[in-house]
Amino acid sequence: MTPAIIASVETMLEKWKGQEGREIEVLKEFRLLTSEVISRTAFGSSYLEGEKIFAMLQKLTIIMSRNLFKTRIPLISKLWKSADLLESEKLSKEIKDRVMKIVKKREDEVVNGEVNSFGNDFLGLLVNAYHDSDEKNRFSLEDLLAECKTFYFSGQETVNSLLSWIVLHLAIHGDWQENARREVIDIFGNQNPHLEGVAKLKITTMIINETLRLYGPSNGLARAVTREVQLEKLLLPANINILPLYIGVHRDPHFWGDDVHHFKPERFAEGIAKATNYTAAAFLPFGLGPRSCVGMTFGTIETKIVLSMILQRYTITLSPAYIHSPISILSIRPQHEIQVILEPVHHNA
Ligand code: HEM
Repeated sequence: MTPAIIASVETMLEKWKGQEGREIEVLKEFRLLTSEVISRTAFGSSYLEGEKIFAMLQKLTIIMSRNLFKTRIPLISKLWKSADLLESEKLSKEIKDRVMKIVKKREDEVVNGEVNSFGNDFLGLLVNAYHDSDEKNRFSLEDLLAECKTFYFSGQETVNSLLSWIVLHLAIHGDWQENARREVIDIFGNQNPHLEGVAKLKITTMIINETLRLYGPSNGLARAVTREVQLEKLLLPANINILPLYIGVHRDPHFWGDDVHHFKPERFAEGIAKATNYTAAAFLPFGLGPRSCVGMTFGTIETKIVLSMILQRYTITLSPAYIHSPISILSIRPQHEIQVILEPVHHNA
């Protein structure tokens, strides 16, 4: 996993050479990077193969978030379909066809004797489950497709958005940027990051946690209420869907104090438990309970490696072009993107 992440970051950094002193829009850069990482690590392919899928998922996300809070009348879609519904059905079909092509390619490699297993990356495990000889354990085609779509989306858009918000905060808070760089250089020098060192990145972890608190990529915790539940004064009837927003707890002064809206990574200096005063549900950027994020460790390691490799090479300042306007399109995104200026770091490690 680490070599694949490092190789993808190196491709990005190679492109950045010669851009020093010029404005770079990082959301777009990190979108390509995180797409490449998830394509390589989970699907054993390059970004180019997944490019169309990412673009279509992107469009589907926008349509979904536009319609998230619209009331649907049961069965009406059998008689009449809105333009959004028609478009999303078309996109879903195209995504399905493209994912099937990637799956078929993996199957053909085994059938043609080029390799002797479906592989042990994420796609390989899914294709194995799809071919399981035991019918009880076998994955259906729908399961396989749904898992691929979830992974493409969750593995990419989240880390992309987190990295972009972190870079924004480091550009604004030069002291934290310098602290993080010093830590990275102390641990890795000029060398590429390694897992042992990644585990020692304390300041970077504090910065990541504080960014997740203020601008965590996920909006809220979608849940179906299956039976009537009383939550203090609130009575939730059965058979409704709810979306408690993380922003409610992540920016509640009751848990975080009057400086709740300020970027203060020092809150996390003694860990998450201490920062939340031992209230686990006050900080839940990766969800909570049995359906919490399966990619948490992966996403965090990826974020640390990318940041380390950038901080080793560049100082980051905010471009005057930046306009602060976060919007919610399933995840919290910078509406007008994030423009920064990079300058080479000179150090003797
Ligand atoms: C900073 C990065 C990430 C954040 C903030 C994040 C956040 C979340 C959240 C809030 C959920 C819903 C949890 C719940 O309903 O309780 C979730 C689910 C999920 N995430 Fe992540 N995620 C991140 C990165 C990743 C990555 C890199 C992957 C894959 C490699 C991934 C794969 C998934 C999957 C498959 C689920 C669905 C789990 C299930 O339904 O059982 N996530 N994530």
